[in-house]
Amino acid sequence: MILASMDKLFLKSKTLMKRDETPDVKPVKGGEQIPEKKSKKVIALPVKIFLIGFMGSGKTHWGKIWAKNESLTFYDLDGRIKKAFKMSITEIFEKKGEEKFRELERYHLRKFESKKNFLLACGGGTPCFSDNMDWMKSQGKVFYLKAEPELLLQQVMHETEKRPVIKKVNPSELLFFIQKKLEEREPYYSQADVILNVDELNENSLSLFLTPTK
Ligand SMILES: Nc1ncnc2c1ncn2[C@@H]1O[C@H](COP(=O)(O)OP(=O)(O)O)[C@@H](O)[C@H]1O
Ligand SMILES: O=C(O)C1=C[C@@H](OP(=O)(O)O)[C@@H](O)[C@H](O)C1
Ligand SMILES: [Mg+2]
Repeated sequence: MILASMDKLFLKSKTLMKRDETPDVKPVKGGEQIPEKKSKKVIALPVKIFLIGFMGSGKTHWGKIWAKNESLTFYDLDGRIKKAFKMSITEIFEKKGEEKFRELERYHLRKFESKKNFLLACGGGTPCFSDNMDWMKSQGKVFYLKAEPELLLQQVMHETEKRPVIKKVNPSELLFFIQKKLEEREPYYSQADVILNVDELNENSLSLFLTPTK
């Protein structure tokens, strides 16, 4: 499997994918249309997929599903940091500070240079610090899961304990906080190679961008 004629595809994909819309580069081999129903895909070229987006956009949720579907190895950057540092993300923030967390995040992200054929669910802040975004784009393809603040609120409101950036925000001000933070981060997120609207995702959303080689 290779990323389907990436140059052309990613030019188009800067805009949001609409429901039922498929990329204008369809899976082709030697100019022939490949049947939609494929047998197990074989990865022929190194593929590095990075999922970015605001907290609660579903990077971890969809990342696991898509990696399984595409036979890619799934990683979660927060998970790697937790495991290596033997502390929860909240504990790292509280005991060592955000600056230390961003240092760890940058360090563990760079460890993916030597890996291939993976899908990495990043943290919400990953592309917004250091030169992480440029680095990810130099390594592979970056997919932004774009969501409205109202949906993000719904998906994080019961999980603020494990998200130190919003943990201490008064629930009545959380929507406003998300709106402002999202606005700040959008210039980074929007540099992604592909922007996907989370309202329109399903288990095949990533697969549309991949094509079998044989
Ligand atoms: N499409 C979805 N359907 C059901 N639950 C979802 C969906 N997307 C996200 N969630 C839930 O919303 C919460 C936040 O999603 P998560 O994947 O952890 O976001 P992120 O990793 O981007 O911060 C989790 O409880 C997750 O299970
Ligand atoms: O947005 C952020 O700055 C953060 C998002 C979190 O990841 P999720 O986006 O998976 O919640 C985690 O990396 C950390 O709490 C900081
Ligand atoms: Mg996550």
